[in-house]
Formats: sequence, structure tokens, C-alpha cells
Amino acid sequence: MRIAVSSDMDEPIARQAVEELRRRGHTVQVFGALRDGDRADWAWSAEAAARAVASGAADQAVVCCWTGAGASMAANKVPGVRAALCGDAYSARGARVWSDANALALSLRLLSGGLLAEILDAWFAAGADQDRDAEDRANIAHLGAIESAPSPESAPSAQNAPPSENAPAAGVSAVSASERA
Ligand SMILES: O=C(CO)[C@H](O)[C@H](O)COP(=O)(O)O
Repeated sequence: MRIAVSSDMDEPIARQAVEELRRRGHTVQVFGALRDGDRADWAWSAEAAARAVASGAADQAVVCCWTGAGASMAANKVPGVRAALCGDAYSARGARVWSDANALALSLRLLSGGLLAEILDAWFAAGADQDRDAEDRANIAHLGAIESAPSPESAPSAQNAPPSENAPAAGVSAVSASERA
């Protein structure tokens, strides 16, 4: 696979992630602090790796920052990217199988070499739709609907949504703000 890897810090564990991926036979493209001349900050570096996925230049991304939180947020702002912050192998497998994640966000602070290897093993061992049930598929499809819907009302699934507490019950007309006043 072609993997885009970003980090906001040039930490040994980020370099180790690149080496682990190469050792597993992946082609790695680096961004941020791992590449001369790139803006390293987490919002920019994770965005760059995520855009490589969105454009089709990479199959998946691994985005790193100290906590992993900012990098995952930035990656998730790029349409088509589903980034999951994973701190263990179970979460990594679940993110791939149940949520069809295409970007792995990692915390540089938390990772040891051993944990990194476990997470990558689980991430890449998980078949894309192995063990994915109809509910998972519906959830994954809804991610796309959320991304493409300009408003909640226009989301394809809005009609099937359970009524919210504030919504009028069926057959009861809504009371306008002026009527309440
Ligand atoms: O974990 C992070 C964001 O989620 C960053 O790595 C952390 O905040 C450090 O960033 P900076 O050096 O820009 O303050």
C-alpha cells in the first residue's frame, strides 16, 4: 500500500513508524516534521497526509502528533478521510473493520516501539469488510451522508431518525417562537 505519514514532531517513534511501514512492504510518503521544507504544525502536517489519501496519491495515512488528537481532527476535516485515534491493537482493528477508517492517528507521547508494532499489525491484518455487519455498513454510509449534507434536514437518513425531545410529535404542529412569547 501507499501510506502517507505525517508528524508535527521529528520524534524517534515517528521515524520508527515510517521504518515499520517500510519493513511491512508499504511505500511511504512523509509530511510535516519528517520532510524538509514542510510546515510541521499538526493541523498542516496531518492535513497534507490526509489530502494525499483524498486525492488518491496514497491509499491510507498515518498521522501523528503528541496526543494524536489534533492530527486526527485535522485529517478528519478532509472530505473522504476517516481518521481514528488508536492507542491499542483492539481499537486499531475495530477502526478498520467496523468504521472503515483510512487514516490511523497516533499519539507520539503514548507509543512505545512494541505498542506501535501491535497497532500496525492489527490495522493491516484487518480485512476491509471482514466481520462488518449491516449495522456497521449503515454507520459507515452515514458518515458519507453527514459529510455531504449541507444541513441535518437534508441528510438522506433524516426521515428515519428518531424524534428528538424538542421535535413535535407526529400530527402536532410546531409552536412558533412568536406564539410562545
Ligand atoms: O498533540 C498535539 C496536538 O493535538 C501537539 O503535538 C501538541 O499540542 C504540541 O503542539 P505544539 O508544539 O504546536 O504546541
